[in-house]
Amino acid sequence: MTDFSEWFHNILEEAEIIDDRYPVKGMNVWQPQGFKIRKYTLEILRNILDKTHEEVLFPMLIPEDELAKEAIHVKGFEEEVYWITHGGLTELNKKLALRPTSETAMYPMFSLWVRSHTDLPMRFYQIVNTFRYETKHTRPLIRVREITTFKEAHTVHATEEECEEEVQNAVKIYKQFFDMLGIPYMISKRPQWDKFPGAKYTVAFDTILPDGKALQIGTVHNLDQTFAKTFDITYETEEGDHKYVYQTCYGISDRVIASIIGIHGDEKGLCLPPAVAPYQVVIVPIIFKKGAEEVLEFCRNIEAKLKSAGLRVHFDDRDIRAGKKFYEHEMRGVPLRMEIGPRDIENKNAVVFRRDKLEKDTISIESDDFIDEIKSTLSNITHDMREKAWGSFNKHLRDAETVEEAAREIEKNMGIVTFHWCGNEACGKELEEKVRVDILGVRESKSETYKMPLTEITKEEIDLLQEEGAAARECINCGKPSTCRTMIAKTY
Ligand SMILES: Nc1ncnc2c1ncn2[C@@H]1O[C@H](COS(=O)(=O)NC(=O)[C@@H](N)CS)[C@@H](O)[C@H]1O
Ligand SMILES: [Mg+2]
Ligand SMILES: [Zn+2]
Repeated sequence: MTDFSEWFHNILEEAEIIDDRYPVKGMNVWQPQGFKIRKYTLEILRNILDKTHEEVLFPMLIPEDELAKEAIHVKGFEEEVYWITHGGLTELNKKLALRPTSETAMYPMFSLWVRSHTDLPMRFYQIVNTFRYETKHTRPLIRVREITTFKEAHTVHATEEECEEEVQNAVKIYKQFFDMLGIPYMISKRPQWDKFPGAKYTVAFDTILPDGKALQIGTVHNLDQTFAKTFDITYETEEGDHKYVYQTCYGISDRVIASIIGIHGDEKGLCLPPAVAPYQVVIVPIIFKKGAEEVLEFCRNIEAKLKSAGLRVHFDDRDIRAGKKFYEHEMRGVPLRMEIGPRDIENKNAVVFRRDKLEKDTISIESDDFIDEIKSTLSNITHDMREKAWGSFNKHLRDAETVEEAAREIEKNMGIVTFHWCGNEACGKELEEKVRVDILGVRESKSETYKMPLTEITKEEIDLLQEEGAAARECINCGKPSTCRTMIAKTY
């Protein structure tokens, strides 16, 4: 783990997650193991979103004139858009863009769909591939040119208040999603110069990878009425007049999988949260010449019981050394391993190995109670992995009282440094220059700093308010009164 980037690339290959030998830069192949982790991750996301959203699917190609309608938006993406110019040998009379994100694909249709206030609110999402001609150094899952797992939600509201409320609902959805994956995060409002093109403001989730660099893993944008005016999305009020709608959109990508791999992984390889593990339990028989058949038979029985209890179980009966199986399943991050040999059958026990703590324990398999024991061990693993990840995350967070201290902290330990700032763009840009890192944003949440995330989120928790008492402090760069606490970090 000393060289995280090398570790990350190696494990993607060794655990057969992604094959990055595909002959287009920034575009990679999901291999079966990786595809399963992605599938289970998306299952969790859909279960949350489907409570309040409708899943849809829009065309990938966007006519040039639609993309160009929203000037700030298209300006923000003009260097990243891939273009289609031909259909076979025929030159198209209108260039088509490969969607970099789908506002300009969806909103001309929303203009047709939204008629009356009774149609609102609308909440849609789609999980598609999007294309961005990233010019910075591409990296599998982290910075790709085909974003294969792009979940984009787009919501439509009658009032500004409801739109603000939706931003907080989206923050809550992302907190629940990342909490279930044990991924720690910092929530902040991006500075105006780093918000989504066309948005009024952007709230971002950043996590920190083992090398101390921050990774933006999700964003929520309040689009206000900008796109409504550009695409003429209006609704008839009860009184019969017409008003523009208010909108939000919020997205996450393959970076979620990168975070699961990078944050929970260790020297032995992957360490997967049970919720996304292709196999949650692997059974390894300890075979000797004598009684081999009996052991295999017994293991098959255990496998069947765990499977019928709804667990993803794999019985590894290959004729190779147990040690080799141990190495392989630990490298693939299987959360729990059961070892069963002749003596265990006699004593009606099984050895259980937890991948996250690398510890062995013995459980009785005398009665079927062992099934609940396995299930509760898996949920303990989920909890403990999340707690461990938050522990490392908190170590990467530090406060700084001066610019020098901020620069020194970043140089020495990377991570995220928070400090008081005046909020002025020129001062912020000067500060970024001085410490040569990006200003991530203004930490808005009033909640206690990064304590264990509550799965049940209180109102205060998502109540994005300016930090109280900041005005009593001075900006560490220009000395003017501080309006907020902000953060800097070396980012991906
Ligand atoms: N090149 C990329 N590779 C992987 N993930 C990316 C890439 N570019 C952006 N992302 C991820 O995608 C998320 C959403 O992208 S975005 O531009 O911020 N927002 C949107 O596109 C909005 N339409 C929200 S749906 C980002 O927060 C980031 O986590
Ligand atoms: Mg970008
Ligand atoms: Zn300042």
